[in-house]
Amino acid sequence: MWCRRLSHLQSRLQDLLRGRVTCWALQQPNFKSLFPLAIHWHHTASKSLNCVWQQHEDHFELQYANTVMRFDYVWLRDHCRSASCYNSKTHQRSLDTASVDLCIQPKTIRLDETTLFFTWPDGHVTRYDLDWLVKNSYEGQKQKVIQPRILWNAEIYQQAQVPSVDFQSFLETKEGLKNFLQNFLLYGIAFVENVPPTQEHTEKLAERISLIRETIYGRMWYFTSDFSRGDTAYTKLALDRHTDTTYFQEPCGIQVFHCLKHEGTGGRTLLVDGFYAAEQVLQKAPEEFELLSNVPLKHEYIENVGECHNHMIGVGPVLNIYPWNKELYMIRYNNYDRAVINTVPYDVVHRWYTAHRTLTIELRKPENEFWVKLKPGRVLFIDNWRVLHGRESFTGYRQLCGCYLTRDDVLNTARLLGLQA
Ligand SMILES: C[N+](C)(C)CCCC[C@H](N)C(=O)O
Ligand SMILES: O=C(O)CCC(=O)C(=O)O
Ligand SMILES: [Fe+2]
Repeated sequence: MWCRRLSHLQSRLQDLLRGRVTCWALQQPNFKSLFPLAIHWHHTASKSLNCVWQQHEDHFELQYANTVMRFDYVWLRDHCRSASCYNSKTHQRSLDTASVDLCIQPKTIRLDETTLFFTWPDGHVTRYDLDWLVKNSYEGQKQKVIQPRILWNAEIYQQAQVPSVDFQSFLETKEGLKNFLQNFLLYGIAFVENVPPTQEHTEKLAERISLIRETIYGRMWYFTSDFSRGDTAYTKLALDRHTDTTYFQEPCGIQVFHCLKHEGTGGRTLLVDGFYAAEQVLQKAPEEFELLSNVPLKHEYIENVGECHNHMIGVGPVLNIYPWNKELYMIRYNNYDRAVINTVPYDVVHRWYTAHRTLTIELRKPENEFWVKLKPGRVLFIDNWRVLHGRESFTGYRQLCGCYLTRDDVLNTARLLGLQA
């Protein structure tokens, strides 16, 4: 009995998710369904505006600016920008969404110039500017990317001749900072030159664009190959391309590296655009791209060295995409730190390994590798959600300092400077 009821509820839920049932009340036979609304298109008085709209029983349809848009009535009520529903000083909603009848329909709809007026059953009036609707509709959003980027391999990046920004202009001018951030957003890496080779100056740089993300490695970190921590980063060994902190639920957004000293050989830094490689996978094997974006895995950091005891676990797929436009926003790739896979059945796991191989082959193509020797005075910022880094083995004494930044705060700075982020 209990089970039957549950499965009934489940199938109702599925119906609802598929949009088969508009609302529960409409399930009952009623006069509305016997005499459906006469559907006709409303055209605007002025032909040049090129706007037509239709009031359907369960949604509002609008054609404007070459876009066909469909709006749910609860959505239209919920986004009302009237003074009683929305606080325009704080940009916060005052309306209690839970108080909106889920079967709400407007009593009347009227277009005046470029403003649509919805009058609701209780008399409340909501007004929408047509351009606001285009900008904020699902259909309008779907055509746009959240983050414009230039995907690169070594040749594309070198041909682009992306200029580095000078320490002084980065710290003291708005243009310097803006140029730096624009390049960083487009390419996922950027350099600042002529930085005094100290931890304090590196910290100053970081604080110019973001809050520093303190982690188990500290706020600003400073490391050599002394194995003071239980991770191969603290050795002289080569490190294959990877992203850092894959074992956090939210991997660190940005990594800052400043090599303060190196007396020895080797130790070059490797950079690979993970989004360029993922794009190749999407072109060549879309089903593998999809698998890499659907199968969640764990990454893990277990440390028991000296006084340091840590056990971190982060869960998520290798490729993270926005579901509405399939835009890639984060790659989690670290074969050293990938944990035991126990969340995937054997047949899927085999397909996952195949897809992972395809991605790895792309990531390892020599033409995708950009090698650079970090030197005192030249600070490198890496988008750790996009660009993989690695290093060549080295000899001698090498000191690296840097920090992680919170992604939200870097993007915040970029948006305040007028950049799309
Ligand atoms: C950068 N710093 C030396 C502080 C930490 C290095 C962390 C290394 C770790 N395997 C990871 O990939 O996350
Ligand atoms: O030593 C290096 O150049 C980088 C090591 C590394 O991958 C890291 O610290 O995250
Ligand atoms: Fe790393």
